[in-house]
Amino acid sequence: MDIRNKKLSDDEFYGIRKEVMEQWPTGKEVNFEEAIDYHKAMPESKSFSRKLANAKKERKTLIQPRAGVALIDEHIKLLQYLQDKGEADLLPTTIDSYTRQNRYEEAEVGIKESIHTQKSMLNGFPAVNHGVFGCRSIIENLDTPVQVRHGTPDARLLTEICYAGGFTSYEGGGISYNIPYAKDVPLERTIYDWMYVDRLTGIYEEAGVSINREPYGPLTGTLVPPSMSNAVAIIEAMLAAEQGVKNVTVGYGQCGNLVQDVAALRVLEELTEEYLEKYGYEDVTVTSVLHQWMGGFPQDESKAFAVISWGSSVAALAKATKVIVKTPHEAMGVPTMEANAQGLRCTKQAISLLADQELKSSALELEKAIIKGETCAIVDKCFELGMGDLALGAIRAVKAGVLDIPFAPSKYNAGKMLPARDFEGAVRYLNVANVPLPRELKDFNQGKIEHRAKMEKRKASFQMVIDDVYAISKGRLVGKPK
Ligand SMILES: CC[C@H]1O[C@@H](n2cnc3c(N)ncnc32)[C@H](O)[C@@H]1O
Repeated sequence: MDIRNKKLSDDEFYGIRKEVMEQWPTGKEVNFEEAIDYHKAMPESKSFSRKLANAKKERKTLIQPRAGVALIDEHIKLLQYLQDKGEADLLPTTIDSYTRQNRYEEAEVGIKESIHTQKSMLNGFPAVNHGVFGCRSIIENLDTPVQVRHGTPDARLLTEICYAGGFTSYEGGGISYNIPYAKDVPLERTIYDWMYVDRLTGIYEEAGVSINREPYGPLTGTLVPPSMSNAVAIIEAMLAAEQGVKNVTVGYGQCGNLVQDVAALRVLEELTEEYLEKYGYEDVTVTSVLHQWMGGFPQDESKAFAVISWGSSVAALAKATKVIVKTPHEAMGVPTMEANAQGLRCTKQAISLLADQELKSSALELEKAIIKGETCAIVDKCFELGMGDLALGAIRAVKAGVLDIPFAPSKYNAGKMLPARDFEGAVRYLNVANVPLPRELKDFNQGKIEHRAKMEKRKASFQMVIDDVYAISKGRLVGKPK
């Protein structure tokens, strides 16, 4: 398949659409013109894009949970509770794992079992099976804008149904929902399928309905160097802009060192705007999202609240437009609505205490310069590999290990680059492998790792990576030698 980063033509898009709509019976419920009218009849207060744009202007950090259950009435009850008792500024609809794999038959069984047992037998909301009108009943019973959150390599039908169903924001991307989520799906496939998603978003935008897109920032959420996740987010934002997306939220998963995390988020938003501008996408509104700690969580709920507060502080000090909130049930699985609301209120309290403060220091400026230099080196190499075409470049960059996501399940990921924490817990490159860092940045990373080795009286080695992966379960950030 010959991929090019070019806006899909109408013939191409509508040709694909015919096949997409046949993938499940509810595809027949989608009527584009009617959907546009439906969106235009919605109050502006339900527009995700608008709420994010206002928050950016007011330098506010909005709070948003993850949440999704199998049946419509229960999902409405859950989201109303998170809106009213959780004080959520933005709401999600987390999609179940079967739907994410296009296994709608099994999602249907899960719905039936949930009705029978009166318990959610799915780990999220099966939006394709519930269809356009099932989705609309969610939207019509809430006052807050709602976003679709998932992990779907082929999300084309899900997008059609969710957009027609009134959702006004959509997470994911052709790299970020492939490499960390799939074992054996070629990048060409998902980058092309996500061009469809972004082209559909552009068509809604051109019809006067703005829908926000959010590449999935954290990737594997395990020791991903900030410049690596930033590079993927920037690339996906640019691929989306080529298809006509005008409102994008770039994301980052908290890594643990406060200065590095604040620096990473600030650089991410600034660099996304710079690259969009540089490549001629002038009118895109860029916002940012901090994902609270994506690593292992303590079982003890009081300790879990400490982790949630810590992530909230990073979001506030980084002036993130939005923060995705964890819950005190994170170590157990899908949270109860009460626990989910507790995570939200804990986050809101921490953010309001820090709302008038901003982190400023020379260490922050240095970290921003480091992350900016590394991120630009990776993104620019992708352009070079694609001879100016970013889609082609991204595909080649993954093959070459220029884009290399640690601990990713995808067999297409090189998995050669090795990250480890430095003595202060910042994530550094232990072994850059084929990540194209300039000499002085390679040396900077090496110096930080050597400093840790010296302080811990051991050699820099893979053992540090193993220690860092297990550290959290021992309540620590940096994995100290035994
Ligand atoms: C990206 C992984 C994150 O999504 C969270 N998650 C996945 N499904 C749900 C769900 N149905 N409700 C609440 N949180 C959820 C999970 O706890 C983890 O923090």
